[in-house]
Amino acid sequence: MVRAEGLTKTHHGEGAPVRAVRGVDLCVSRGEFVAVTGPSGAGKSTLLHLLGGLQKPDAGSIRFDGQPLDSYRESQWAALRRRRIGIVFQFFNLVSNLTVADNVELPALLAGRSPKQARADRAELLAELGLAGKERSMPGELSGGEQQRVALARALVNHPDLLLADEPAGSLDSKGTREVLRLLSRFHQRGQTILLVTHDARMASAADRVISFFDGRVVDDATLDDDGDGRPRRRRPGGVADVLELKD
Ligand SMILES: Nc1ncnc2c1ncn2[C@@H]1O[C@H](COP(=O)(O)OP(=O)(O)OP(=O)(O)O)[C@@H](O)[C@H]1O
Repeated sequence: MVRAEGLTKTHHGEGAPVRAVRGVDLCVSRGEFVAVTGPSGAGKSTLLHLLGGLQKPDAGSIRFDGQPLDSYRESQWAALRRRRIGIVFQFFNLVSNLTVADNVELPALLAGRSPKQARADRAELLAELGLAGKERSMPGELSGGEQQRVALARALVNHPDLLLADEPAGSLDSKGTREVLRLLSRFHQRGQTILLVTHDARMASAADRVISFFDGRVVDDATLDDDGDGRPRRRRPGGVADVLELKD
């Protein structure tokens, strides 16, 4: 469904430029649950932002169902992103002066769906996520775990092809973490394609494929084997030891 080739991104901030993503090739198939894991600063969030169209790569290409993203006009790409990609962030990023219901309905309305349809999908998702009765609450009145469930409902309201999750339990306690994991697994079992960025091994182990990222590169890519021996099947050999040998 998503194919990235030679993805490269350098950040130009206050100090020296940071080469956050260095020539990454990556393919995510429909229905996969992929975790991207690695140490802080490895470039995981930058990769997710590139795949979600929140940042533009300096080089390389991303195809969505075979169509290169740079072939879309900006407005077409924004519309595609709204309909087909849902994103959840570590700090929820809810609109603080909108109710829970409005936060969830907003992306549906922006995607051109009718208010009736937006309301129906919002009601179904909030019920599914255990938030029925919280529709009129403001985000600040909810616990962190509840806010993340609202953010999940908002990301899923347009039935996206791809759900991107950037450290979705990063600011939650262990109960909230378990809850997010359970929900991601449940949506995956129903066919949702998920790419999860996390440095938490417990979160990563919920995925059926784990990509290890180090210093802007993929150093390992392992899928849970389906031949029943329980051992991971590696798509590429590797490990951090290998990448230490790599030259810039
Ligand atoms: N907007 C930015 N401007 C400058 N440098 C940035 C910017 N965003 C990220 N970086 C730098 O790029 C590198 C990769 O950052 P990124 O957030 O992608 O890593 P990460 O693996 O997600 O880390 P973490 O797990 O700590 O969130 C880091 O060195 C970071 O400081």
